[in-house]
Amino acid sequence: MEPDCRLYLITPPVLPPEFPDLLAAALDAGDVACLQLRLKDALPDAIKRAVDALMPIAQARNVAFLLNDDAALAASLGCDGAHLGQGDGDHEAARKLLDGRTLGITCHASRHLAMQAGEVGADYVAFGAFFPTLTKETAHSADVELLAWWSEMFEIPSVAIGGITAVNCAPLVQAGADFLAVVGAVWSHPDGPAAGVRAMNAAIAAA
Ligand SMILES: Cc1ncc(COP(=O)(O)OP(=O)(O)O)c(N)n1
Ligand SMILES: Cc1nc(C(=O)O)sc1CCOP(=O)(O)O
Ligand SMILES: [Mg+2]
Repeated sequence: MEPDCRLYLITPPVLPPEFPDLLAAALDAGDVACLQLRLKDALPDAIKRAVDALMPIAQARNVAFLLNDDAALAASLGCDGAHLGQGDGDHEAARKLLDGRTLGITCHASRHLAMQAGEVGADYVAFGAFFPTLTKETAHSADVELLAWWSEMFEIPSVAIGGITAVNCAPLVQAGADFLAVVGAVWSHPDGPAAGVRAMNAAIAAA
């Protein structure tokens, strides 16, 4: 049986040459619901090469493969979906482009943005940042009450993001987050990404 809350993995900002092997080991280490390819500032050609290399690794393990920022590219490359921020184009147009695929939308710490995302037909809403993060400069700070309110009021799954680790994630799980999205907790784990996935899975299960 799948747990109520699952791990949502996002790629590190820069992919080392051995990344396909690291990814396979991480995904083989435990439960990962989806992988988001997040290569900020990479050109479409480089993104296409990364999709070609990494999507089969994820999909062979039943892990959904989402592309960050670009719904049209996600659809044209055959990705399982896309994650869009508030500045990543027209969400209604993206919903049409991603017909039958997953659309996730960043809602920061805003109930209003989340309800708008729901009206557009988002498959999940993402809230953050819950904790300080070294991965990205963040301008918004979310709290567990927001997650609890959302899960009480709406059926659309929520994703929590921002500085989440095995040590601090329990309140987010208890508040009803459906997914925990992480970069550093897995890719910067001192014992390697596979240990990072195991630690996150164990922390979610124990919450
Ligand atoms: C699951 C998830 N949640 C939030 C984000 C952030 O998206 P965005 O606000 O568009 O910022 P960038 O990721 O584009 O820097 C995300 N990528 N994934
Ligand atoms: C990509 C991203 N978006 C955020 C937001 O708050 O919207 S925080 C973030 C970085 C997440 O990386 P880590 O798990 O290493 O903190
Ligand atoms: Mg974005």
